Amino acid sequence: MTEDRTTTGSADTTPRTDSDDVVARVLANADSHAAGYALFSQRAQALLDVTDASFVDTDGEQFDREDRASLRRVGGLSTELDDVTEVEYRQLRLENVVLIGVYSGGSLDDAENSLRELAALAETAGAVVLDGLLQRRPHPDPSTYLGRGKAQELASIVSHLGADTVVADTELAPSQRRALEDVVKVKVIDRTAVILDIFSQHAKSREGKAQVELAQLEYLLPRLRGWGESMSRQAGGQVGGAGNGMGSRGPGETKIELDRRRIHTRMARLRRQIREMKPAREAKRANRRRNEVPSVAIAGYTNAGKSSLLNRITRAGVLVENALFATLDATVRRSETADGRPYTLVDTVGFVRNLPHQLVEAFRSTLEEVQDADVIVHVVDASHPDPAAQLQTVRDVMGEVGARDIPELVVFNKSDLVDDDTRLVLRGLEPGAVFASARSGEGVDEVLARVMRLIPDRAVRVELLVPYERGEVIAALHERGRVTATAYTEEGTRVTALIDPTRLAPFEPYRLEAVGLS
Ligand SMILES: Nc1nc2c(ncn2[C@@H]2O[C@H](COP(=O)(O)OP(=O)(O)OP(=O)(O)O)[C@@H](O)[C@H]2O)c(=O)[nH]1
Ligand SMILES: [Mg+2]
Repeated sequence: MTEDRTTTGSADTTPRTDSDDVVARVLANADSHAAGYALFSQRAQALLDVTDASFVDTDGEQFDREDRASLRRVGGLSTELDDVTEVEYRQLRLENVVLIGVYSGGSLDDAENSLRELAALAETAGAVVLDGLLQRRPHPDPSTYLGRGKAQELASIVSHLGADTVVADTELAPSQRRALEDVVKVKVIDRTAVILDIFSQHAKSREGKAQVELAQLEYLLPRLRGWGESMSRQAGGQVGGAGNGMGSRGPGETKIELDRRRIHTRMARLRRQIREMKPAREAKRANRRRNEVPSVAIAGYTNAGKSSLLNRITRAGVLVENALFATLDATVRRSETADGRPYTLVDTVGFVRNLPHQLVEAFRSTLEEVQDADVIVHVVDASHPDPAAQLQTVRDVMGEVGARDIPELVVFNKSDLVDDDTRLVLRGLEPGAVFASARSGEGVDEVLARVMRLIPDRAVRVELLVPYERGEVIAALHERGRVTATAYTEEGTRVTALIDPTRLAPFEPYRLEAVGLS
């Protein structure tokens, strides 16, 4: 596969570069591997580094306050920051993280679920979650996100656990991030940065990579202000002052302006590339439509088990990972219904709540597969604490991309993990749903049967006259269509059959004229 990427001198994947130029590194990395920077070191490595077995099985339960003590762990490598103003995109080994969130009245459950999801996201990105803290307050503190006192408390927890990163459950203002870093003395990032990082690690197609890099740059752009301020302070320059050369390019130009221009240039190029990729993708889709092979899209919340279910169905060996966003680009497989009609199965990117707005476009480009589908298999993790919210999140987005009217089959996956009471609740939530388990195989046959019924039957009725010496044609017809009547005449066998138009070609020579295609 040829990729028209410009490889730069620093196009290797070593996590540290000599350059302190953040923007250069982001742009260089974007050219070298998946896309953009990586906040976390490799996932596998992160998991191997876990020495205490109790951390391997992080399932969110560790957030219960009373359990917090049992999670204490002496981390080896607390990263001391000497310059906290410039850490956002420095590639640190971010393996030990503490999560923080703020919730207002009455929504503790929701806040906890959100923090669990953030934990899963952080792990997907390659981090080990050491602790999670929630503070109840009407609004995040405008200056330090958590209130001053809690921020101090956080600082001592961070140093006690040896954490090297704090992840906030909402998007932080650049100034909040800096202020909080000043208090806790380690790197602070937000949910958006984590999701961007995962997307960049997983994007596979050229378009996916380009979309993700564009999103990263969009995220980075307003956050340059921080560096810009310190830069201009360093340079002694004052905006609007009589100092060194407002409006003069070159020596008087602040670094921030230069960075901004480079980012804008890069973004323009990416947008152009994405525009150019669109026709190819549309041609591919049009082709599928022309072939009239119905398509079934497997959609649903991230980690619901979409890829696992697809594997069960096709044994296709699609990447399955216990990580959010294991699948970032649509994967298409061919399959066939029990009555012999071909269709395509499309695996899709998982949905997630509070998707960073920069990523909505990247995400939607993968959802085009869903918009084209004839049937949507909506997979829900039956063992998730809040399946109703998952259902809603997915349906909201489906509605936005115009997929609301496509026939939908809800599948409660991971049924091997739920008890009868939960089943009752879920059944009440979604009476038409199928319970299935990609792991045990329960319900998979029913999913297939229901899908078959939902796939539009495009078969046409044909009548053939086949000479007796061409018995193999009759045999092929039985295999590829449904034979509804057979009669033996002097000229040969007369057969009536229902068959998908895409499979008709070999039989054309035997077709009787004037057979109505109803
Ligand atoms: N117990 C159980 N685990 C399952 C089942 N199906 C999937 N899993 C597990 O759930 C995790 C996620 O499965 P995936 O198939 O990658 O989920 P996905 O929906 O494709 O996730 P993304 O592509 O990341 O959005 C994996 O660890 C699977 O082994 C199931 O039926 N039962
Ligand atoms: Mg998947």
